[in-house]
Amino acid sequence: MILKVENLRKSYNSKIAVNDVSFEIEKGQIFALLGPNGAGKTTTIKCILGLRKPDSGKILLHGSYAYLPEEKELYRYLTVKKTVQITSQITDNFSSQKALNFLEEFQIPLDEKISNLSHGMMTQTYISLIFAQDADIYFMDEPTWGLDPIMRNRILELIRQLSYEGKTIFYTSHILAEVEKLADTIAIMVNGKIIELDEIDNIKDKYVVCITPKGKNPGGFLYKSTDRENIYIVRKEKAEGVVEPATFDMIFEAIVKGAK
Ligand SMILES: Nc1ncnc2c1ncn2[C@@H]1O[C@H](COP(=O)(O)OP(=O)(O)OP(=O)(O)O)[C@@H](O)[C@H]1O
Repeated sequence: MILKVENLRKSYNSKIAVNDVSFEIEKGQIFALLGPNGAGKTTTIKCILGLRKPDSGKILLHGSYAYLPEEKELYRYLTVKKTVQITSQITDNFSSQKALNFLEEFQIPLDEKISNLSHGMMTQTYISLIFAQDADIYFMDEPTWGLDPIMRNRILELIRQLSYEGKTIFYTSHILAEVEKLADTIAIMVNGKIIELDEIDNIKDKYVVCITPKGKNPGGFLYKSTDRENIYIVRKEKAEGVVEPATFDMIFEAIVKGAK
């Protein structure tokens, strides 16, 4: 186990952002924290890394980490090259050569000022700095946000590569297709709580679509309602009425709607 979070709670004034969250991540795992806007994903990461003070709970993090924040902002007045130089001076286990290789691959002009880069290019620059670090666990808060589909796929490939090298990945996303392709374990977070946590195949295997007449609730998450029927996503063992297989998209949507 490389990371263990136990009964983590964090509020901002009266808003409960993280509400009794517990999970464990094994070394080499790709763990995705998935949830709608405001679910508490960023706050969870920030508590783990000591950037927010939890109200209560226990966090055990074994090993070194690299962190790609949600706001991928770099010092605007520096050039890309200078940014790499400064990062190498202040970051442990950082390879400037690796960073320069990624920047070349992503076609980021080294002599350009950060302020002149597009949003996506700045993200690519930040990602290059993170991938150039040698860490045990990589925390990436929405690593592919704002990137084009080709670049998104490349980033996912690089994340997978890291896991082949025995590294652990903790990332957040709201892009289901990405998570489905990449993650070993998924935690679905809604309103500060983890509603589902399992391997993706197990999640898909656990739930079915259940079409029942109005007024009957088989005890699952309501997915859709028509004049005559309700469509629920329910755990297999509770299924009744007309039963069909559920896709991961349907399961996620129903859990998010049902938990609100
Ligand atoms: N610094 C803060 N002060 C007050 N409230 C905050 C602060 N940061 C987050 N929150 C609130 O805590 C809740 C969880 O926010 P958080 O950023 O952790 O969610 P998230 O799942 O990362 O969302 P998103 O996917 O939109 O980035 C939200 O209701 C948010 O408004």
